[in-house]
Amino acid sequence: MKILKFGGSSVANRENIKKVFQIIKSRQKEGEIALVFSAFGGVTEVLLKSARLANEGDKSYLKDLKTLEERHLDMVRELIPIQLQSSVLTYVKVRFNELEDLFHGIFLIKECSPRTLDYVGSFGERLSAFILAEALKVEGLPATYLDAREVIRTSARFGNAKVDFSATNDLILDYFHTHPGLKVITGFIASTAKGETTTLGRSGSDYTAAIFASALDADCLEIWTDVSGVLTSDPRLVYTAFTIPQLSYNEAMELSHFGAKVIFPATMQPAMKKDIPIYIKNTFEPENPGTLINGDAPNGKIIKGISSLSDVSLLNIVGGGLIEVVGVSHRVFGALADAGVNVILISQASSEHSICIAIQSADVAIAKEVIEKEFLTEIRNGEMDPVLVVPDMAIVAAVGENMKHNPGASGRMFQALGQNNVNVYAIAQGSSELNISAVVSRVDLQKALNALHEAFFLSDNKVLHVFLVGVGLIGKALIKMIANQREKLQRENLLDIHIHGLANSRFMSFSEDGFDLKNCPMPGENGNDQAMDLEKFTQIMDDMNFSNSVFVDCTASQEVADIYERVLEAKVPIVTPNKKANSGSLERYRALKKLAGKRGVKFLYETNVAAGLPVINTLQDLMLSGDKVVRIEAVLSGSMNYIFSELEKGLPFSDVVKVAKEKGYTEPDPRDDLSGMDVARKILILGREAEQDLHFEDITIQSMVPSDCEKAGSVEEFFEKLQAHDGEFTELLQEASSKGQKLRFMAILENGKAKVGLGSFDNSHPFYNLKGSDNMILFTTERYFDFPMIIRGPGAGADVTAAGVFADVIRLGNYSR
Ligand SMILES: NC(=O)C1=CN([C@@H]2O[C@H](COP(=O)(O)OP(=O)(O)OC[C@H]3O[C@@H](n4cnc5c(N)ncnc54)[C@H](OP(=O)(O)O)[C@@H]3O)[C@@H](O)[C@H]2O)C=CC1
Ligand SMILES: N[C@@H](CC=O)C(=O)O
Repeated sequence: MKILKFGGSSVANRENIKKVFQIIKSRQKEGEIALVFSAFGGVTEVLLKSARLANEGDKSYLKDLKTLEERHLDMVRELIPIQLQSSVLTYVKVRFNELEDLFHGIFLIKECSPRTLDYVGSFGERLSAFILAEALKVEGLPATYLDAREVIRTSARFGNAKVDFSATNDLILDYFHTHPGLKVITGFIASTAKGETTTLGRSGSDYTAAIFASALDADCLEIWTDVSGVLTSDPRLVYTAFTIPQLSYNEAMELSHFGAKVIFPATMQPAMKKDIPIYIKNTFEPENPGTLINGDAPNGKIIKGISSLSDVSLLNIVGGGLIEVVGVSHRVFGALADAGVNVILISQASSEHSICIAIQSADVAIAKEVIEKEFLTEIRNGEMDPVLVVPDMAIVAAVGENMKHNPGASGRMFQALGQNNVNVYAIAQGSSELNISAVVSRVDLQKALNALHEAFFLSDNKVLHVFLVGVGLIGKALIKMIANQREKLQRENLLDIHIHGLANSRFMSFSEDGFDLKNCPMPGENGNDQAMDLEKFTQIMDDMNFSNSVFVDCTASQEVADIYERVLEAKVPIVTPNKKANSGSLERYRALKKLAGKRGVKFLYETNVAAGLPVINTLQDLMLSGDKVVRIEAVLSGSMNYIFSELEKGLPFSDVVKVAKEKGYTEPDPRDDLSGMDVARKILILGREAEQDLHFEDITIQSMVPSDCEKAGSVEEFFEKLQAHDGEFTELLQEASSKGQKLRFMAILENGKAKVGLGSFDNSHPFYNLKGSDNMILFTTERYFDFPMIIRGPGAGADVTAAGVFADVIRLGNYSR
């Protein structure tokens, strides 16, 4: 025997009911079944609301009743052929006449007791099960309507009656022995021994099904609903939540207590006592296996699900007078119990100095009042503080039997929360080790759930949420690269990258779901984009509150570099090709690294030097492994190398600089390159990475910018003025050529001092053969002393630079996995 229970949404309309009938037919072929139905979706709510209206003397209940009646009559007309409708229509009309009389009575005497409400509530299931039984007969199934009030005996605790299992089991068995055929049973309702109608409380129809399953020793209980089983987390908050294939009864109870609404713990008890498997299935996706709940807790994932409660407040009861005083907890919880306040979570430090309690926010005022009244004397004497309320909290709970005797679950949980800057206000874990709960701020709830979900279920998968400032040459190339590589990264690296924020110097735009990167609108291209405001940009990034946010700075702006501290403080890692932060004061360079370390987030800037070439990482590896840099000799400017190599072809200097800009090799203002400033920044950064106390003043720079060009207001004006100096650069070239040498703009760092400027090299030097935008870095170190380590390759340009930035972003995705 299998018991199948269908919830209100499964029988909300004709289309859904047709799906239900198909499921019933296929199950019937497999063996004996019995069916339990809820009221048609939404009916019970309307009935109870109408009763309330009548009680308040509001006659609009009549309209609601009429609408309900029409809905039921329509259902009969839709499910049953006209020639068989008459008796069923009569049944429905008689029930609604009874309801009308009942409501009129409530209206007249303005009294609606729990007992009356139970009677009112019983009509929903009585109507649905009766109509569905008749409709099943039409489908050729031998259905018998069973009003569960005939067989489920309860106490007279109206609204949430207590089942008398001994009487109920006998009545059910007796009924089933004497009534063959397919039973179609009303969910939710029962009766006292005196025949008064009662109801079974929240999720009462599930309970009815479990009561029948238990009495009949059913092979299994199937709960058919509108979701595919119990999910790993709330899918409205965690988009990657998925169905849990199997749960133990205990795990299901813990998960449902903390928010998984699919099944209510009390309803499981009768089935659980007899070890009857419960399947949670989706009426609208019957082929989905759903979730099996039974007595097993198979090995596998350390936790099964992450649940949450969102409307919670904390009460902190603090005071020296609490220490080693027997009975404090008794008084606190006694006062709360007397006031009917349900305590969700308790945490007390072993110092006994404070007790922390989580309760529903709606209960805060009364809870504070009764505790302060209970401890009035202690508060007056200063032995205890007034109760401190922390509002707007939420609880996240990791649930799973495999945590038992299995170290590491709490470590992983709190590491994931900490890494994502989620502050934990209180913690509770029972010795059953089935549930670890943490109280967090409500604004952090979604981030916390996603961080935990990722840490426990998707530790191989990672989603990065990027906020990109600077969508010029490099920023645009980066977006294109991410768009092109996204599927491969998802498939092969289990990494998904979304961009949620974009900005240039004028506009910023945001997308909660992530921009469509294949057709990504630039800031300012959408009518509703906001004016760029850096402070607001970071605020919105904070407010979106994603786990794994990343700030990418693809500008050359000092202003943007100046907000890195704020970003790192918020535990958001930074990836940037912008050299401004690292080439500022030595103190700031060090402070940023320290801050990143302190906040446990990465600050990655491989592209600060030589674009995508692996220069910074290599140098960091050398230093970490204990090497010492003796000398760095390098061509560090792609644009300058391009300019001086192209000059060899006899082209005018100003034209070559223009092409270097067009090719994306120069800085936004090419004077940054020609003046040696860009190279100076790079050698400064290399020196600092080599652990030298290098300041900007330690660098001697030879500028290639003629003094009149320096003063030019705009880049265009600069180019106009530069033409007049083409001859000077041709002469420099000729002089070097006459000695068989080539001009290279280079930097040398040695003995704590650096020099940047033009040099000429013959063919015995590795710089001689550099071409185009090539960079070359020679590291002479204690280990690479006789023959320096050489890194060479294109050191400027949109693609190589964006690829370097992209590699840093991917690196972030690979950390902590
Ligand atoms: N080009 C290359 O080969 C390499 C470049 N880099 C570095 O990459 C960075 C970007 O270079 P590139 O893409 O060529 O520069 P672009 O000039 O092409 O783009 C700069 C972007 O930054 C935006 N921007 C400037 N100031 C601000 C601000 N205050 N707030 C918000 N956005 C701002 C600009 O907006 P708007 O358009 O509105 O001005 C533009 O979108 C630079 O730091 C550069 O040094 C590093 C290695 C190699
Ligand atoms: N303008 C730079 C590119 C970025 O650092 C160069 O020419 O190398």
